[in-house]
Amino acid sequence: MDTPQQSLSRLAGIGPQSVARLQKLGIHCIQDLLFHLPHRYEDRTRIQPIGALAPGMTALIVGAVELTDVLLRGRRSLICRISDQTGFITLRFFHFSANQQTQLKPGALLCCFGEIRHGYAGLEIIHPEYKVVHTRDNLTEDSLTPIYPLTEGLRQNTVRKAVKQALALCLHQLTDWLPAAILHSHHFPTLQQALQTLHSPPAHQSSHDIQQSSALKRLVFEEFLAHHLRMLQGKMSHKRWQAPVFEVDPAVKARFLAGLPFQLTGAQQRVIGEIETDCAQHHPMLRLVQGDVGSGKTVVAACAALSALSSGFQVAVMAPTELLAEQHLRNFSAWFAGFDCEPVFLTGQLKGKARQQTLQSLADGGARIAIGTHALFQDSVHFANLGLIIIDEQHRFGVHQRLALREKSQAIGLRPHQLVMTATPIPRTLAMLQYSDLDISIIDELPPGRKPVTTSVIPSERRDEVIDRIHHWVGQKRQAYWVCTLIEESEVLQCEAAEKTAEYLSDALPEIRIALVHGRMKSADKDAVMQAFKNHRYDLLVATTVIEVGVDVPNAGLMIIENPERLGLSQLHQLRGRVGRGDVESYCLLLYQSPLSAAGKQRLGILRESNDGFVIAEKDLQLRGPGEVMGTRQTGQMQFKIADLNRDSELLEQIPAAAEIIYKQHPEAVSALIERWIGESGQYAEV
Ligand SMILES: Nc1ncnc2c1ncn2[C@@H]1O[C@H](COP(=O)(O)OP(=O)(O)OP(=O)(O)O)[C@@H](O)[C@H]1O
Repeated sequence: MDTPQQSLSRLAGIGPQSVARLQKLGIHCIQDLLFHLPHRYEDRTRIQPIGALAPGMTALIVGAVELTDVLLRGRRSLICRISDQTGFITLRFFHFSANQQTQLKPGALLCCFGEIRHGYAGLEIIHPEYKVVHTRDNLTEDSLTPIYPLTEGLRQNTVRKAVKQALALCLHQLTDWLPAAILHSHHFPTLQQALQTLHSPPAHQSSHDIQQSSALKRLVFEEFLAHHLRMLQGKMSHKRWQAPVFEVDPAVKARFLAGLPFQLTGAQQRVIGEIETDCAQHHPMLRLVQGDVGSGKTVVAACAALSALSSGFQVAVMAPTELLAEQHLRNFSAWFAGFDCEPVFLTGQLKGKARQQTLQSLADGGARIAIGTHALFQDSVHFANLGLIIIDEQHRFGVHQRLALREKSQAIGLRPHQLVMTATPIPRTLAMLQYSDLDISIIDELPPGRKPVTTSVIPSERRDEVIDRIHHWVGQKRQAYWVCTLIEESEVLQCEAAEKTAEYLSDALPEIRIALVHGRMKSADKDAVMQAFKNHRYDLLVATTVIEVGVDVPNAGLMIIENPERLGLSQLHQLRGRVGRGDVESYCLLLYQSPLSAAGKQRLGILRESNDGFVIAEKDLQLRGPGEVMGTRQTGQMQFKIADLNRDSELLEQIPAAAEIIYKQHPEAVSALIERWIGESGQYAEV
């Protein structure tokens, strides 16, 4: 009996060459072919009257040749005018043979298919598909003609014929893993109906209708579901590991909190509670803390670290940049000063003996807290008893880096708890797809006394006014940032731009102490400049986007961002989050390059209107679409076979509930769906 898993060579017309070409498209068996959906359709189900044609239409027409001629003026071409009772149209061929010229003789009846466009003398079709016919009968198809994605050497007709056979042989054998209740509540067709419809849609439907059809939505739903289930499966398998159990000593915690220069907000306390509850279990925590810029994530991380430390385990804190790692080092060193656990610092810059000593102290357990960059997960780093991993700014690390660090506590046979912190609020719908392997906590409250940053959108012609404003501001003993952005990812160009701007500003503001920081400076120099700025030895810091994260100078309350139109809204919000960290008024001036498009104005307007990162992220999502927003994240980028985030994101809302039903009531469907849509190994390593 034929099965969906059977080789493609079973199909008539599919020889070894076609098999190899189909494999390039990821099609290895008959089932794969059934899930290889057309990316568009052509309507050859009816013959259009020539008089009803309009530019942009793709149409099947039948007409008699009136005249054929070779034009020598302009680009040499063969033209052929055909007509029916309703009108005429020109067919134009730039490549043609003598044979073609004779074939298209006046009086011949042609059946043509192609895209209609405006030509020199009315409507025309360039290089139509055509054949000479004798009658107008039997020229149409019963259903829309599918156009499949191809690879070099593979022909539409080969795929069409193969799919037709596959449908006949194996469609009825595919298992529909969506339970009837889900099909019913979403008004979805069965898997068989959906695939049949998409491979040969009924006549009189447009490609647009099919994009919106319940047949396609059903399959997209299934694909989203498979990805969600894959992440849930990862989470469940992670939870099966044993983890160290933390016990928080109330006296130690009270002493720690008393040493802080502020009181925790309600949201901070709640999130710390959630973390402590997780870490008191025998199974590893996997939690994402989302907090808006300046919401105080660092101290939440420090409290988590305290639970690990007071339970006798080591902590690793990993940041995406040295600047941010250094800032964490300063904070942790200050907060843990009386706790006998001086953090060690590990970045790629640390070399030689100092590095050896650091590695040794982590391996023998002498060092209790390690703070650093991705250097922390290099093979040479071993921990004596790592109990907690804190990763800041999740989206900059790949999932794999996250996993590598986790392996580092194999020595004690336990899996460490993981806390991931991000300042980039992720819209709920996207979080569902991207982070369903993590539990999520949200710090939705800013420390008291924070005033919203007043944001203005200013054209660069008014640069002089902005410079006056800096002059006045610095006169009040306050500090400011000037951020240079460039669209190119090139750090060299960014640094050059920042250097030029710093020179220009030094000329314009000779009385002001200006410092420069950019990504190509040595880390020690960068650190020295930042530290000096923090100590108010400079008034104005000219910087590239390196200051996006990690900079915390409450006295700096004015930020100018040059060419803000080149950055995403979330990135701008991050940058702006460097000001407004104290309790005095602060300002952000978005100095754009004119002319700015209406869409650009609208985007920057959102920042002027809102200071809430979650609102901004949602608006960004609405404006740019989920495809773009997800595309900019480096982690968990998913390759969908048929889903299109921009078209289908409204389905995402319903995925978690469906996933839960399947997980609980139809566990056998979980792996089957994952295998069908993601492949056996899945896209993600085991989480
Ligand atoms: N409860 C609080 N009350 C007052 N100040 C606080 C509180 N919590 C944190 N802070 C201070 O707020 C500032 C911002 O905190 P932190 O740097 O942890 O923010 P963050 O959430 O990491 O923000 P970002 O992502 O923008 O770096 C710091 O100066 C910190 O000391």
